[in-house]
Amino acid sequence: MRNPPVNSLSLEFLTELLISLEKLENDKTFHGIIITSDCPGIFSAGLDLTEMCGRDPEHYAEYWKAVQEMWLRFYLSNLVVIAAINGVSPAGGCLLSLTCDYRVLANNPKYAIGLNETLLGIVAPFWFKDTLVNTIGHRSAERALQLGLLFPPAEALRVGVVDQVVPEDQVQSTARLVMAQWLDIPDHARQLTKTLMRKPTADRLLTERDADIQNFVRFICKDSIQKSLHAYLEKLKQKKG
Ligand SMILES: CC/C=C\C/C=C\C/C=C\CC/C=C/CC(=O)SCCNC(=O)CCNC(=O)[C@H](O)C(C)(C)COP(=O)(O)OP(=O)(O)OC[C@H]1O[C@@H](n2cnc3c(N)ncnc32)[C@H](O)[C@@H]1OP(=O)(O)O
Repeated sequence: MRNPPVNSLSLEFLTELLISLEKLENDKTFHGIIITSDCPGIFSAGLDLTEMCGRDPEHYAEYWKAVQEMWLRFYLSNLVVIAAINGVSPAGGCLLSLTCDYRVLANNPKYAIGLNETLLGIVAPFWFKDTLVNTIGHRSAERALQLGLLFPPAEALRVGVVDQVVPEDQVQSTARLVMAQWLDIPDHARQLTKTLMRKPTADRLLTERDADIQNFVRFICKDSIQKSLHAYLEKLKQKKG
């Protein structure tokens, strides 16, 4: 991913990601992809806050549809998808990595990962929650979501948000080793098993997709939510000085 400075998932970047995924899926010589970041120290800052602030309801609806599409397409991809997480990965960045089949995280105490939405005064939607529950179990997910926990590497491994923590200079090579192991499995059997495991979760969003968009638009348009998001963005900007 190369969307400097922080790989935020803007509408444009989400569209590019989806086009890239589709191209790779349609090219039958590809069987797996590794998602990693070209922005030093940042895997992805998550959803682009500027897409959710000070825009009109039509824009929010279009943006949310793209976020849903990203999740559905990556979560259900027939390719083996591995996240080589070489930086901090909050909220939507964590969600993207949770859609993958396997997560390798660099062992750097600055690289926290988690769904921290509550810290911004917003609520992780049910499909973010379901993806986390499917990964780390109900109790750990409940605690992580309510507290908006961002896990440093050792904690992330302990709770199961990531599958492996390795020295920073070994993230890519480890992801490639893991990929080789996954590609050794007969592809049709692996793909069907993935679908079996994930389809019920994806179906829940597919059947409630329009209602979910309406919910998001209603929620994000609230004055109190807009104020929280503006304040959070301002805090990020002021951090610099
Ligand atoms: C009852 C309700 C029922 C249902 C609910 C219905 C719907 C649900 C509603 C809402 C859900 C919405 C879900 C959202 C999920 C998300 O992903 S929200 C985004 C969360 N992301 C973050 O909290 C990360 C914020 N960023 C940071 O912490 C830091 O920037 C980071 C550690 C990533 C990097 O730090 P650093 O290297 O120091 O860089 P800067 O902080 O200086 O940032 C550089 C510039 O980038 C801008 N920026 C950072 N993050 C974002 C972002 N996510 N979006 C847009 N822009 C971002 C930052 O402002 C700087 O800009 P500047 O250079 O100052 O112009």
